[in-house]
Amino acid sequence: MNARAAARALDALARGWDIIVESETGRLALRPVETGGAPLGTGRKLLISAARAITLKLANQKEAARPDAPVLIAVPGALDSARAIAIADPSLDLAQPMKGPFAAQPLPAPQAAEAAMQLARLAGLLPAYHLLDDGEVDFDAPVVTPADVAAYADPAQLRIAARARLPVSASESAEIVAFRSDADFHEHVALIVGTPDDSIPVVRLHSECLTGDVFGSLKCDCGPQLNGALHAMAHARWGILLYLRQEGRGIGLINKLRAYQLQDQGHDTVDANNRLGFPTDARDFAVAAEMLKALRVPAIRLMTNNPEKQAVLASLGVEIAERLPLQIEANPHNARYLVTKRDRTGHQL
Ligand SMILES: Nc1nc2c(ncn2[C@@H]2O[C@H](COP(=O)(O)OP(=O)(O)OP(=O)(O)O)[C@@H](O)[C@H]2O)c(=O)[nH]1
Ligand SMILES: [Zn+2]
Repeated sequence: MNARAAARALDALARGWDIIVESETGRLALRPVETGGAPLGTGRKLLISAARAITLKLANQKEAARPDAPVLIAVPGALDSARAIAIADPSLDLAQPMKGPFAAQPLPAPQAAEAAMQLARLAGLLPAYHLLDDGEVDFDAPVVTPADVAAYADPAQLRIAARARLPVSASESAEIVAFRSDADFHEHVALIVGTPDDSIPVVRLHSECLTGDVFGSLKCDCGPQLNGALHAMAHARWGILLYLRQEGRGIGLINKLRAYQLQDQGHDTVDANNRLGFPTDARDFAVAAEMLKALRVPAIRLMTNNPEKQAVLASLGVEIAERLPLQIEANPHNARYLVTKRDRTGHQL
C-alpha cells in the first residue's frame, strides 16, 4: 500500500506519460488518451468507461453496473490522437457524430482496469487509455497497484501544516488553517470564524467550485452558499468552514467544464457526470472528518441541504447535533440544477 506509487502515476498521467497498473489478475501498460500521444499501428485497443461504451452503442453494452466501470474496445483502422480523444470525449459527440462501430473485448486484469479508471479521475483526466504492448511502454513508467490507489485516497494522513489570523468581510475575527497530507498534494483548508469556545460550532463542508466561489457563477449555488455560510457563522457563537479541494464533485475543473458543455446540450448535472464516465458524486467526505479530528471538534451543527454529507460524517464518528439548511434563491441559470439536486440526489431544497 504505497500512496507514493499512486502519486508518481498521477504525475505521469498529467504529463501524458505511460503507467503500468499491476494487480493479482495481471498488468496493463497504459497511456492516457487526453494527454498522451497515440501509439503507432492499426487495430489499437482503448480502455474507456462503461457509460462511454453505452453512448457509443457497443453491441453488448446495454446497461452497466456503474458508469465508471472499465470497458476495452478494439478500434479498427488507424487511430491518431484526435480520433482517440473524439472517441473518449462525449462533449465532442455533436461536433463529431460518426464514431464506431466498436466491439467490446475481453478485459484482461479487471482489477487493474478499475484502478486505472480511478487514477484518471484523480488526475482530472477523461477516463480513457491506449492499451500498450509491453515493448511500447516508457522504460521508466511508474508501476502502481490497486492498493496503492486506495492508499492514495486515504485521508487519515492529514495534519495541520500552518495557521494564521485572516480577517474576512464576513468576520474580522477569523483564522485560516491549512492541512497537508502525506498522500496527496491537495491543500484542504478550514476557516474558523469567531472565537472557539465549548459550544457546538456551525460547520459547513464546502467543496471547491472555482466557477462559483471565485467568478460568481450563476450556474450553481456555491458562491451564495459560501457567502451565506460565512455570514451565518459570524452571527453564531463560532463556526468552521471546511474548504475541500474536491472541485467538480471530485472530477476536477476541466471535466466539470466538459459536464457543463453536456449540460448546454441538454443533459442534467447527474447525466452529464455519468455520460463522461464518472459517478454522480465522486467526493470523499472522510477528509472533512479528519480535519475536524485535527481541530479537536467532536460535535457540529452541520449546514447543508445534502443528506449524504450528513450520513457520511455521522458514519465516520462525527456527532451532528443539528442540520441547518442553506437554501439559496434560484436564478434562471441554476433553477434546473437545483431541481435536479432535489429530485435526483436527495438534496432537501
Ligand atoms: N461535476 C459537476 N460538479 C458540479 C456541478 N455544479 C457544481 N458542482 C460541484 O459540486 C460541488 C458543490 O456541491 P453541491 O452539490 O453544490 O452541494 P453539496 O455539497 O452536494 O450540498 P450542500 O452541502 O447542500 O451544498 C462543487 O465541487 C462544485 O464544483 C456540475 O454541474 N457538475
Ligand atoms: Zn458551484
